[in-house]
Amino acid sequence: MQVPLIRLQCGVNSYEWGKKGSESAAARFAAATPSDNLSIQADKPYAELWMGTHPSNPSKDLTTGRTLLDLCAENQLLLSESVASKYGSKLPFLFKVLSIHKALSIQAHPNKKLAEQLHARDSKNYPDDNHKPEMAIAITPFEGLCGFRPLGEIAHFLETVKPLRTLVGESEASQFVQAANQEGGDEAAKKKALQTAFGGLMSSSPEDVDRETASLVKLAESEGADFAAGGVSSTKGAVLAELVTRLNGQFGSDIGIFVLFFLNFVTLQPGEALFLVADDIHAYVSGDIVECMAASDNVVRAGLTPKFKDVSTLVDMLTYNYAPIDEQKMTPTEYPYATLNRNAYSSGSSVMLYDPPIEEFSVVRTLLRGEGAKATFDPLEGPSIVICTGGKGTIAVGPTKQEIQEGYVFFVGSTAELVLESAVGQDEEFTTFKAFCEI
Ligand SMILES: NNC(=O)[C@@H](O)[C@H](O)[C@H](O)COP(=O)(O)O
Ligand SMILES: [Zn+2]
Repeated sequence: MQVPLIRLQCGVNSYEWGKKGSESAAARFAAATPSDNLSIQADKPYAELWMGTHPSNPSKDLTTGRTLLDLCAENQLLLSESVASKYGSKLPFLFKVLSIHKALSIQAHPNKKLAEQLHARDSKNYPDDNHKPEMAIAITPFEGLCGFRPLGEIAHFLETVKPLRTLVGESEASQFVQAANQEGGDEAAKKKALQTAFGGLMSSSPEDVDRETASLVKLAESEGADFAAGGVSSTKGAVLAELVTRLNGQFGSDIGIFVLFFLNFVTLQPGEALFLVADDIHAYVSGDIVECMAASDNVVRAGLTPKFKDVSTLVDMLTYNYAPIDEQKMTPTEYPYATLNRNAYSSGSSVMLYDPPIEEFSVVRTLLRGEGAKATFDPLEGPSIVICTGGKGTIAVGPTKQEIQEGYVFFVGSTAELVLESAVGQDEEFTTFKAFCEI
């Protein structure tokens, strides 16, 4: 039976934080595929390209116009028996390209149990009953807020940033600092102190937030590198001062600006990645990324957004794990199930695997340099989606071979032997990302 290679037409979501017009990679990639309902408008934000079977924006077979969701429902072998029997006749993952101009919301994604409860209670704001662990891989330099800082860093800010301490509350702040500075000590008590301090911040009145935001911005503008007593080793004062003024410029007075002092500020270079488990707090700030997640669109938000906020749910649901950001970054490894040809080896091509500790997805980034560099992938017992984010070449499954270039997206059915070959010049790169599930 011929395994299909299906060119997809994918939808793009215009959230307010997206980059505008053709500055948005999500828009450029969507526009690379013919579509009668997409014309890129220069002043419109294009935030997310969705690739997959999620019913909110299902990808379509470019040739027939049928949704991938329907095709998988009709022929579960596209997914493989094992994947279909566990996850039903849809992809277990949702694959995206995000193009971020303004900060995303301060958010977390509920675990499976909480997702079922939220979906049952409020299916409009929580459209899925599924968890949403997610991985981000930088296409361009990326900035994000991810996970709580080491407690000593938060204590430093509570002692040096008066507007922050005022909003948290004097007793909550001093209890927190005492718990944070305790050598060793009870982990549960530290997490409780963190939750109390964070909850104190998040329960601030709009009037207090307005007043303290104005004071915070004034301090950031006047103190520069000395802001927050020069900051901490992971985030210097000048960086914090710039972020405070940038976020204030984007959102005006907003409690989310103060969350900056509680969360790790991380920068990723192209190819670097981070993984967020369910209930991990985060907010992406800038850059273009490939993102892969379990099939869900559940977001609990608490700041930096015009969308529906559910602050009490967010404060209650968080893990209150805290750690230096390097523990949240993911280190890719060489993918062992692909063979490079001589051209690819000699030009320094690479096939790297990003393999988070969950079953629903992994991602492989293939970077083929120069003319005729080729990667041949062992057949997978599961479905894949491939997107080209740079350069051009060909993609083949068995006897079927098609052109592929920046923005093109393909579905590759189960048990296909996939071959990618570059058609770029000597010093150029042909880059693809492949999300897949194999259980
Ligand atoms: N961390 N990234 C994600 O979770 C994306 O997949 C979500 O779709 C975005 O967070 C949605 O952000 P807003 O709700 O518009 O602020
Ligand atoms: Zn998220």
